[in-house]
Amino acid sequence: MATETREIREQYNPANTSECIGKIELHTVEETEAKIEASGKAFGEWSRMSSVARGEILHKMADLLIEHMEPLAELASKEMGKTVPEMIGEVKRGASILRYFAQEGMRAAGEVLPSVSEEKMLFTKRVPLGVVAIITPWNFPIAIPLWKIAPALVYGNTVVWKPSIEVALTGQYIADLFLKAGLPEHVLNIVQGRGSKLGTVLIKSPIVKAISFTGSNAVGQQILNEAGPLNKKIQLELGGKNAAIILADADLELAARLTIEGAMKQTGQRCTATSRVYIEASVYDEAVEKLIKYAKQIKVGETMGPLASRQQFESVMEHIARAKAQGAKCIFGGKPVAELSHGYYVEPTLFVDVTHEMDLAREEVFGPVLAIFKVADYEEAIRLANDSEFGLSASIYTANIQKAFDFIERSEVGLVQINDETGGAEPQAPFGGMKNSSTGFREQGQAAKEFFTVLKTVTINGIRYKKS
Ligand SMILES: NC(=O)c1ccc[n+]([C@@H]2O[C@H](COP(=O)([O-])OP(=O)(O)OC[C@H]3O[C@@H](n4cnc5c(N)ncnc54)[C@H](O)[C@@H]3O)[C@@H](O)[C@H]2O)c1
Ligand SMILES: O=C[C@H](O)CS(=O)(=O)O
Repeated sequence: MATETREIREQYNPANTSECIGKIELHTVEETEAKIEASGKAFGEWSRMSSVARGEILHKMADLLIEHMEPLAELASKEMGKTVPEMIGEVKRGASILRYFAQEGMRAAGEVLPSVSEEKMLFTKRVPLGVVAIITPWNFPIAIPLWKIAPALVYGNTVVWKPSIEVALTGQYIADLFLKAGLPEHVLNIVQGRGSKLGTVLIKSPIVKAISFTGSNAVGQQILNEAGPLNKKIQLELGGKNAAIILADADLELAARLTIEGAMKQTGQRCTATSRVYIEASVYDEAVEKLIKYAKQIKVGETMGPLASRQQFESVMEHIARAKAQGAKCIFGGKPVAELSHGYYVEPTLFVDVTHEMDLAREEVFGPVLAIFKVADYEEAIRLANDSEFGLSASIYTANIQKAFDFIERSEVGLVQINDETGGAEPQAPFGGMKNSSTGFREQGQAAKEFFTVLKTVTINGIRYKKS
C-alpha cells in the first residue's frame, strides 16, 4: 500500500498576513500511529522512574523556557497574534506551571490507613494511567499545553500531544525544549496535523488510556461521541460566555476597567473572557460611559493584537453583523481597523440593547466583543447571568459582602471572581467550568492528579512480628 506523503504547511503572521513565518511538515496517520506506539513502549521505564527525578526534568524545562523566553514569545506572537508582552507573560506563566508540578514529584502519592486487623497494613498508592492524548487549542499555545503535559509527565504518564495546527511551530519549539531538558525520547511525542484527521487517530487508539482536550464545544462533543464508548478517561475544557455583574454599590472605575480588560485582553480570545455585563439601572449610564472610556484607551496594534486567523476574523465579523441585524446597538467599535488592514485587526466592540433572545447573549464570539445589559437589581442580574448553556467564569463588582457570598453560592460557574475580572487562573488553583464549559475534571493545582492518576488500595496481611 502506498505510504502517505507528508503535507507541508506554511504558517502566516496574523498581524501581517503576507508574511510567511515558517513551514511545518504535518505528520501522516502512519507516523501518528507509530508515535502512539512509541509512547506506549516508553511508559514502563518512565513510570518506574522516581517522581522526584521526573520533577527535576520539569524544573530544567522551566529554566529552559525562561532562557528561551524572547525567541519563543516572538515566535508564538507571530504565529497566533498575541502581542509580545502578552506572550512574555504566558512564557513566565508556563514556567510557573512547570515548577508547581515539578514539586508534585516530591509529594505523597498515597496514604496509610488504619486497618481493622492488627495483622494487616492498609494503604493507597497513586499510579499513572499510561499513554495520555493531549489535544490543545491555539489561544494559549504555551500555558494550556503545559498545564496538561506537566502533571501528566510528573505523575508517570507518557504523552502524545497534538497542538492546534495554527500554532504548530510554537508546539515544536516546546517539544524540542523538553528533549533539551533531558526528557527521554518518546515520553512526549508531538503530532502535527489537523485535528479532524489526526485527532481521531489519537482518540481511537487502544494504546491511549485517557484524553485531555481543550477547545470548542463542537469538537468536544465529537470527542465524547468517539471516545465515550471506548471507556477512556476524558477531560474536556470547552467554551465560555462569561458574565460580569456591576451593582450600584460597586467601585465603578474598578468595575469598568476590569470589565474591559476581561473582555479585550488577548483580543477577547480567552475562554474566560468577559462577554456579558449586567449593570444595575441606577448606575447604568455612568458605568457605560466608563466602559467606553476604557475601550478608547486600547491601542489596537500595540496593546491589542489581531485575531488569530482569517477564520477567527471572519467569525467575529459575522457575529458583529448578526448582532446588528438582530437589533443590538453598537455604541463603540464594530469594524475592522482600516489602517491595519495588513492584519486581522478588529476594533474593541461594545453593544447595548442586547436581549437574551439574541445570539450575542448566548453564543461564544471568542473576540473583543462585549454585550451590555441594564438590570433592575441583583436578583435580575444573577438570573440572567446564569441563563447560559456555559458555566466557566463569572464576576461580581459590589461592596456588599452578603451579596458577594450569595453570588459565590448561586453563580453557576466553576470560577467565581469578586471585584476581579473573569479571566486568569493561578497554577495552584483548580481550573474548570460547569454545564457545557467542562466535563468536570478540574485542571491545575492538586486537582490535576485526580485526572492523571488512579488510586490503588493495598492490603498487606501478616505484618505482625511475634516473638517465638
Ligand atoms: N475551557 C478552557 O479552558 C478553554 C481554554 C482555551 C480555549 N477554549 C476553547 O477553545 C476554542 C478555541 O480553540 P480552537 O479554535 O483551537 O478549538 P478547536 O476545537 O477548533 O480545536 C482545538 C483542538 O482540537 C483539535 N481538533 C479539531 N477537530 C478535532 C477532532 N475532530 N478530533 C480531535 N481533535 C480535533 C484541533 O486541531 C486543536 O488542536 C474556544 O471555544 C474556546 O472557548 C477553552
Ligand atoms: O482560554 C483559556 C483561559 O482563558 C486562560 S486563563 O487562565 O483565563 O488566562
